[in-house]
Amino acid sequence: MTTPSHTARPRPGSSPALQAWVDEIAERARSRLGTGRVADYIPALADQDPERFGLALCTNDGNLYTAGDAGMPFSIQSLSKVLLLSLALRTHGDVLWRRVGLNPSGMPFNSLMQLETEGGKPRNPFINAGAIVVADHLVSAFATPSKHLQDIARTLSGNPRVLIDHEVLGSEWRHRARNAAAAYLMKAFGNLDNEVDEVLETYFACCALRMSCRDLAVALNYLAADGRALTTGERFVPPAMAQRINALMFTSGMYDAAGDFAYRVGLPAKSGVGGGIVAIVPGQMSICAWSPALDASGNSVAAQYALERVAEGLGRWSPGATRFSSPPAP
Ligand SMILES: NC(=O)CC[C@H](N)C(=O)O
Repeated sequence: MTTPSHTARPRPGSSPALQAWVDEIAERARSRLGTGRVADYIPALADQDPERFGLALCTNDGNLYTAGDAGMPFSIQSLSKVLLLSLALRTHGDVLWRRVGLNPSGMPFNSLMQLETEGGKPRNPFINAGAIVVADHLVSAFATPSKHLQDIARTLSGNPRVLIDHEVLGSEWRHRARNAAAAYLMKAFGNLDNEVDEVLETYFACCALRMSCRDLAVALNYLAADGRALTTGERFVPPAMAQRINALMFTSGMYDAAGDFAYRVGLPAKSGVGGGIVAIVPGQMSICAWSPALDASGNSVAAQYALERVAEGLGRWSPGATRFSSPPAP
């Protein structure tokens, strides 16, 4: 991306009705704190405070509505898979799909079973194996791919303090057995061009980026805005590409619970084991909810709850609305 022109810098939201709604949802989501478990298979994530909750909603005209711990950076983990995919599609285009599939896996994000039976081609770019193949493309294209992704995350979020957390990176590296198994299996099938260690390091570094709900809602707003980045005003990806990334998020962004989430929320979304979930309302807004405690599929309990409440209220939203609220909880 080139010099930012800052056409629509995010600013505190101008609609009191929308801010009140975001506050109300955050308040209600706190009732879900205490359910679920913080991810501990990556030891550096185990000491996250399960009582944290943040919510940020960024409208396409650059109004930002936040509540709770929306400004607190957390480990973005699998949310990075959206940025990795966007970047790989920019550099490689549709040839990427020769080596990664487009269908939901119906399996946990770190499962190895289908990889063996399906010739080392991962089902989609949002499970670990798929993102490792995407990372392989970036290792081929850039001298320092994770630094490049960090720079892009900084530009898209407008926050120069976004960085890779080396403690998390080291922790993922030390506990890499399952991801390494997937990578070696794909290497054996001829589906990795570069050395396994180099690809894994890139993949882990991207997972270890630290960003806040605010950063993520702003950075991923391009998916709600036909590919146009909010902070620069430039097209980050073409409109058709944004549409396809949203489609993949809808079908595969929530791991093996993608169908449940689509049924309950009905928005393209991507989650990470750091407890963040980003959801997109195409043409309108991007939303990030975060709370570290996860359900059995690896999706944040309170963040899912908040996004359900957001989805319920969306039909009532219009830019000029003066009153706005979600229906009472079932
Ligand atoms: N679902 C996730 O967020 C998983 C990402 C994590 N870094 C892993 O490789 O397992």
